[in-house]
Amino acid sequence: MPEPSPCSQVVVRPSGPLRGVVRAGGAKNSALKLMAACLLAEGRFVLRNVPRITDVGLMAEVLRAMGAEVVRQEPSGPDDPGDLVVTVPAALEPVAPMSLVAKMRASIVVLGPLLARCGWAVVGMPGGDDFGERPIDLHLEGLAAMGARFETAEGGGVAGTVPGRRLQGTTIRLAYPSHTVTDNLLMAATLAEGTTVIENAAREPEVQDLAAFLEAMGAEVRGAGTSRVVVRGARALRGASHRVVPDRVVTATFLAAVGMAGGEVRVADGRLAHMEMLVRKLRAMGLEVEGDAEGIWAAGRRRLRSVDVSTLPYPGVATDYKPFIVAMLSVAEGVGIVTENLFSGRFRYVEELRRMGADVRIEGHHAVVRGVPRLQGARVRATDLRAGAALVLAGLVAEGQTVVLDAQHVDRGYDDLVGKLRSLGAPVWREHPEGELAVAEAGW
Ligand SMILES: CC(=O)N[C@H]1[C@@H](OP(=O)(O)OP(=O)(O)OC[C@H]2O[C@@H](n3ccc(=O)[nH]c3=O)[C@H](O)[C@@H]2O)O[C@H](CO)[C@@H](O)[C@@H]1O
Ligand SMILES: C=C(OP(=O)(O)O)C(=O)O
Repeated sequence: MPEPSPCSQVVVRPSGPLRGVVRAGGAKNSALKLMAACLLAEGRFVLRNVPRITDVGLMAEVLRAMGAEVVRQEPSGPDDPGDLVVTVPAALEPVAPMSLVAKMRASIVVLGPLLARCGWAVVGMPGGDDFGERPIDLHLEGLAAMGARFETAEGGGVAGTVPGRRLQGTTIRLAYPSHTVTDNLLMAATLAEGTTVIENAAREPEVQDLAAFLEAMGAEVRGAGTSRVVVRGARALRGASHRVVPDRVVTATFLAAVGMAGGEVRVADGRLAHMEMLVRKLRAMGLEVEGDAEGIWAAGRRRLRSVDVSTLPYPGVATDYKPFIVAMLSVAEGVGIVTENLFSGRFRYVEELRRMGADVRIEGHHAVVRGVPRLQGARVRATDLRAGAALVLAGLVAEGQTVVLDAQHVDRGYDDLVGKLRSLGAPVWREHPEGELAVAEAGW
């Protein structure tokens, strides 16, 4: 797999109103878990609508390192990224290489499936976006309650074993409804002996998507999408096919873009039911948003009004939307307060927005944003995935030229963000000063 260019950048000029139809594509935060779920069974898996993003490329490498084959099929048309076909052998090497795992938070979700299938596993400490401490204690506690034992692995990370080889179903009450902890335990429970009950489970749509895939593999899961998930363990599962749920964070990115630049845009695969709290806030800001069975339509006809927003676990306003919310508020009328309740350090991009003339003050886990009529173009740095996307949006409403450096972060979670924004009329393009291609553009 080619490495993404370390110094790729996005150049943005002031945009007129955006117009057109765009697709969000499949959700990163589901696709990565579905890929990990393939490890639960020997067989052939076909995953549709898997976005071409670097995290998918990394997860493919993780699976390959364990002995699986991962192949991207030719796309059948412009809206099809090409099926991802994963072939998992009878015998796996349940060791996730530290070098790969360190690059991606979601890699921790291989731990549950590996322990359940192989009875042991070694997984490095997961990396991901740098916005504060992201411990894995709840993953380990939950799997330990099912019988796994852990010690520190050579070179860091965790080595887990299951005495007696098979995890045991039990009732686990999560101290916090963590998304990936719920994913990990849900997957582990499908092969455990007896019934597992996960209380205070995460309710994200991607958890439901994972449960649907596991059911297609032969698992018995009830209550996914509620706070109480019940799984009856099976002796073995089988290969299956599944279409990944559309990405609500990518959808939100386009809604924020139309909120800031104005215009009228349809996100053809957007699901309003998956982002109701955010849409309520967007409407309160003055954006017109309507959803139907096929997608989400939004129109921005006037300058946005400020609102206060707090991030919360689903169905609350997701922390992943927050950089777009801060970017919108930075050009809205009035003062808005954004409170971060999940990741205390998720404000690093604010410094970059300030370089563009945004008036944002951080007080503890609150950002106080006083809207200005227009930002100023500047050279800014993407500190993480959503921060990078938010800076691109800010560039649409900035005087002069904005250059977003370290744009490779954006490729972790966006399949051609720049091309999609350009298709809506935004003057935005990608530059690779060293002439290298980013992985997303190279076909992942
Ligand atoms: C790959 C993936 O799906 N990533 C998403 C997932 O991350 P992720 O699942 O890592 O986020 P969590 O829901 O686990 O984290 C939420 C909170 O729980 C804490 N915590 C988590 C695990 C643990 O073992 N101990 C612990 O204390 C975290 O530090 C944080 O304060 O949900 C986040 C919150 O919606 C999103 O921002 C990420 O995009
Ligand atoms: C924070 C995110 O991802 P991850 O958990 O993979 O770091 C995100 O998708 O915004």
